[in-house]
Amino acid sequence: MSSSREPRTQGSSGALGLVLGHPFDTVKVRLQTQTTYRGIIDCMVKTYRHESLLGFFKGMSFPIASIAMVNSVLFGVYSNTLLALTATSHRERRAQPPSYIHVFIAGCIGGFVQVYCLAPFDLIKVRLQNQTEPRARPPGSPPPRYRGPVHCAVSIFQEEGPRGLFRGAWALTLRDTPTMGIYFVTYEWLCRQSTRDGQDPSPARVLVAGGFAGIASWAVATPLDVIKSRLQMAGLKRGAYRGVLDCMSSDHRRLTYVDSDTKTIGGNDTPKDDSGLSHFLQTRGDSLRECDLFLA
Ligand SMILES: CN(C)C(=N)NCCC[C@H](N)C(=O)O
Repeated sequence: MSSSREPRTQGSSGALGLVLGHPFDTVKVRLQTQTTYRGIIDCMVKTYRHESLLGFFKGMSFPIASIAMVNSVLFGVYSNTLLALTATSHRERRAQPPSYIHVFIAGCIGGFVQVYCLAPFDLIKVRLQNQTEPRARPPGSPPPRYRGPVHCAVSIFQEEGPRGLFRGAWALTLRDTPTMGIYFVTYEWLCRQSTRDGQDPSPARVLVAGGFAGIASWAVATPLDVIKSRLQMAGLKRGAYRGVLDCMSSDHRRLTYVDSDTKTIGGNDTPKDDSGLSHFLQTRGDSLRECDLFLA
């Protein structure tokens, strides 16, 4: 898991996985944060009709640019923590495998540290994924709130301050600290089960073990991933949620989002037509700035 070549390998395989997985990630993020979709298929159909295939790839550039760095931090911290805990190098570890508790602790620390590299990139990704404007905008339609990842980063910095770039970081920490521990323990266990003592696992086994470790860790990570995405979408100043616990216990439907297809607002008090919508926007004022993100 931790030879000197690994961060680079992890970076390029991570980037490939990211391109393949990003369309699904976009659907996941939209379902987590918007109330207007009836389910996965509805979200896919609406996204394709309204934004074409490119809609599924919104917000992908920063994650691609940062994945190598984020993975280097994760695997570097994991490997060095394991080294400190077990006093064995990567080579010695095959003959003298570390205990699962050491693997878990090193994974948790790796997950904890990588959050602070990942958080701003993940925030920008989520905000851009939630912009549902079509590629070719009809003349006169309002521009999207963020023109791209750099504009998004600068706008968040200006509107919400440096802390704004770390919005949702607490939930991300709670999501990634234990689940990266689970990831590495599952990975190690599967490699050890499928490999003779003292031997390195074959590339195919590494792939399968990594895949199952990903499934196990994401199964546990998903509830906090929902909270993280909702906190990231709620701007720091508007105080839609007071924190992780408040977000967990709040009814998400009280937040209002504009559906870009129907121009109606998702939520409990949804106006049904355009005049209802503009009246609603006028009367709700600042609390509805969030809707900018979803207006086509
Ligand atoms: C199992 N877990 C929680 C993880 N693998 N965490 C790191 C994932 C980082 C990735 N770019 C994402 O947020 O999708």
